[in-house]
Amino acid sequence: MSAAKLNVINACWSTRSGDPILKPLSLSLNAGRVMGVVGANGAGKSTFLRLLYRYLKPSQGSIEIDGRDIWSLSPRLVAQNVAAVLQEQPTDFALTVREIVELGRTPYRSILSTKNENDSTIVDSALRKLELSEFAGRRFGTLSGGERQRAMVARALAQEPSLLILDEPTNHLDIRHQLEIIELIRDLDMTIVTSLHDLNMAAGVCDEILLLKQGAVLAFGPPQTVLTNQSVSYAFNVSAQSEKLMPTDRLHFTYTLMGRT
Ligand SMILES: Nc1ncnc2c1ncn2[C@@H]1O[C@H](COP(=O)(O)OP(=O)(O)OP(=O)(O)O)[C@@H](O)[C@H]1O
Repeated sequence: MSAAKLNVINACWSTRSGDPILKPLSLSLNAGRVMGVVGANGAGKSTFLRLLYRYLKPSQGSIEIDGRDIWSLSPRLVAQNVAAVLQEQPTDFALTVREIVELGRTPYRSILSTKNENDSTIVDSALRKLELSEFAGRRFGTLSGGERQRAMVARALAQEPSLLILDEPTNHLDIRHQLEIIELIRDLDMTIVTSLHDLNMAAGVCDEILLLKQGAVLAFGPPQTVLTNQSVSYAFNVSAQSEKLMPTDRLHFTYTLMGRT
């Protein structure tokens, strides 16, 4: 497993009826970097992520992983390189947590082969990282929302991708598990693209931020450059105030509705 370089080249997406949902967008993310995608509801975050994990094909432009257009690769090769943890959970409620995590190994198996020792080691390690070992035998449907979320992250890790896409990964998680997921994200040897609603968390965990508004890029770059009072106020239609927290100099935003104090 190694991290991949991501190139988005003039990619855009429109509905069949021609509504432009995501306007042409270009960016480069170096291997191993963590990019946060932020913006108000409906700004185009999920649409952008869907282009990256090849659920949607760009109407124009392309997405490259290590210089290869993802639409030129076989689905199996894409699945060996890109894993996504989405907000919609699968409906395989009858599977055990271990079976769910084992699904992450599917792209590495041929039709006739069964799981091997290496698969088991990787699955065990993913379960341990997400503190799910004791849940391994439990049916997925009996888990809490946060436990399910962690199981889906474990499945993505078992897939050993070079690009990991996370849609609101801390949704459903309590404070400690939020911190654990964030720490895990920072430690993984993968390139990571994650949508986040919490700008303070995004500023703390991400190397780069993509700020979207109405399907267009407002800014892309390091958090300190992208997340200004002005850009955040404009993107979210609020009055945003930031301060730098000591001793780390981390950005911390507070918000009020426009015209109110
Ligand atoms: N297939 C589609 N057909 C029509 N409109 C769509 C389609 N997919 C997305 N949209 C619209 O495009 C806009 C962007 O949607 P998207 O889900 O990417 O936003 P988002 O930033 O992820 O929002 P949220 O924060 O609410 O999850 C929304 O207005 C949505 O209704």
